[in-house]
Amino acid sequence: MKSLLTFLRRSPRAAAGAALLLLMFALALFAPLLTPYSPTSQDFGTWLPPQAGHLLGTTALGQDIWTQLLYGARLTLLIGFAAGIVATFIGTALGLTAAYFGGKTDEAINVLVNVFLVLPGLPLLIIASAFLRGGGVWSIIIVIALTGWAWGARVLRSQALALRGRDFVSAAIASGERPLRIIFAEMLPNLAGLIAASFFGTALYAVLSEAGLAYLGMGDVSQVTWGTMLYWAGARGALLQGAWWWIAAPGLMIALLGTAFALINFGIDEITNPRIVNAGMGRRRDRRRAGRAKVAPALAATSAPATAPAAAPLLAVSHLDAGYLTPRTGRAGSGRVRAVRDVSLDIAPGEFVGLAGESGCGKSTLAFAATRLLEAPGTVFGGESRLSGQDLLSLSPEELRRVRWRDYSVVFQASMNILNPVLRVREQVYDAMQAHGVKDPARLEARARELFELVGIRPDYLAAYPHQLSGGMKQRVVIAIALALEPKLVVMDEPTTALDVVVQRQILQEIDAARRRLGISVVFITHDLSLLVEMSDRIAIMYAGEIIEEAPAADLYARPLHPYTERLMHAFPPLDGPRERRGGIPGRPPPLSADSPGCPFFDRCPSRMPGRCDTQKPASVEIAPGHRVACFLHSTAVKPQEYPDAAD
Ligand SMILES: Nc1ncnc2c1ncn2[C@@H]1O[C@H](COP(=O)(O)OP(=O)(O)OP(=O)(O)O)[C@@H](O)[C@H]1O
Repeated sequence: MKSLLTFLRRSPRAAAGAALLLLMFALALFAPLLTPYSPTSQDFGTWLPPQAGHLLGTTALGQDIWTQLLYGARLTLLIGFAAGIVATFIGTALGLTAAYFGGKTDEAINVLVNVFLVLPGLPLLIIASAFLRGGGVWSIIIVIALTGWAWGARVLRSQALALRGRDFVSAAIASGERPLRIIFAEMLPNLAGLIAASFFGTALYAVLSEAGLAYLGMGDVSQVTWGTMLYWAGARGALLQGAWWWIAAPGLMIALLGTAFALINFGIDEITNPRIVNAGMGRRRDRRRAGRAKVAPALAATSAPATAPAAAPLLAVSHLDAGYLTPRTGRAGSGRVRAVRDVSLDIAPGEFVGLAGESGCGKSTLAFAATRLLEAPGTVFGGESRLSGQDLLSLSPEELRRVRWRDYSVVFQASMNILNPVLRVREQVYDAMQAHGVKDPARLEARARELFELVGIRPDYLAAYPHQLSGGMKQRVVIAIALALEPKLVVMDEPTTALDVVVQRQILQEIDAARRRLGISVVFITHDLSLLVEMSDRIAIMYAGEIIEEAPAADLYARPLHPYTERLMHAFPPLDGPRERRGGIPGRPPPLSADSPGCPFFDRCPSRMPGRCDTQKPASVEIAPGHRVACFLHSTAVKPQEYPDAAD
């Protein structure tokens, strides 16, 4: 209520519309105080012009027009609001259902909407009201609502379709929220402006339709509404008699009601736009940001493993094959992009594992496939991904909903977009917990505050909207949400790439601190190998869809074995020592839509052995404890050919 008043203060047009509407409600409500007469009493002189005692004159039957106007407001407003509510409810429910479920549901609803849109409104109204004649005011309300919902459904559907594709809705689905909750708690608040506009539009349509029907004699003319007042004025030839006041009074009231609805509609954009609230918070945020930049800490010196790899892995990815099904592109195209090729990787409880490699080598596809988040055209071609022994790839959607967020969570590139722009951050932190059964408000609040402290945000920012936070803060909020249920594993795919280096390092240190405190495992994906060397217990290097080297971080840094790792390491500045010029890696990775019989790095390798490296694939072999590499420079082991059916 308080915020509604604040919004109205900020939108003069909405305020004017609301004032006009309130005035009409007051006239309707206090009618007995504003007139001593009854709207149906015929005790006065006929055709009296406005005068003392009869402010707006009298009708041909000797009724007081001012009294009829006051009492008529009651039914007119009831019809407008009730029909508006019913039609908006039908339109919103159908529009959102069509957009959320898509497919056949969408098609069926769309056909229904189109049928109602092409049917001419007035004849439909007349026919429907003829059928329901004698049913009183409620039959008029139902007729108007049933003929007026389709426009709202069409507009809401198209807007909801756009929302359906937004990251925060995908994230809500991935986090296991139920469809009804996603529709009502995530999507609906974003459509509030549109729904309100649709409501006021339909309410106006209802008032005008009622007036039109009544004027044509199709309404319940025994009742007093502004519409039936027009009907009687027309039927008794008020204009011919020069009794303009009889027509003008209800006509003007209908016009004023329309103006009120239109003004409110104009103001709704301002009312529902969260950017106008709490501008002060943004300023506080800027000051805090500036302060933080000044105290940017030095590089984290603590990269000692938190936990030694245990015997039973928490996550065991084995022989995972995944990629994308694309349209066949002639002779060269196989129709399959094999972005992840026979990848096996174990993550121990509490371990921080870094995954590095050039852009396009399949890191994200591996993260999505292993966590069962790969969406079409992405497909898992084969293999397993077991979390605590349970194969994520064979879980039913319901089983998956239960484990996601509780057993593992995921933070992806630019995942700050998963924050719903019109919900306060607090509600969004609560959401993941509520979807998994935490209901106690005190517990939710205590946990949300604790999480904010954990990721380095002042808990009072829980009351902020996403746009009031900087990019770094939003990313911290997403990380806090990912940690909310203390999952055993958090997969982070370049969660800090969009941020400046100072904020990146701060966030990473906080992730690491949270991991140590909570004992969770982290898989961290980035291009930045130097960052990984600092933070990780173990690092896996990916190239052309394969893990070509894997080792404890310090070992990999001190003794990279694969020529690609060596080059990749050389592409980043060293952690200490004099400044020197760094070179890139000449050449490009091979296309992932084709399979080569040899080492994928052959074309770019400075140490290649033609006749061997290009005809056979090196197998991944453990050269030192925990240090595996797939390169003929270190082992002669050959990997068996694994894609004999590349053409399907
Ligand atoms: N929707 C898609 N359809 C076809 N190919 C795709 C699709 N998405 C990704 N790919 C291909 O899959 C390969 C691996 O992409 P992926 O995003 O997993 O790599 P990445 O190492 O995570 O890259 P980056 O670091 O840039 O995010 C790339 O060659 C890419 O072209």
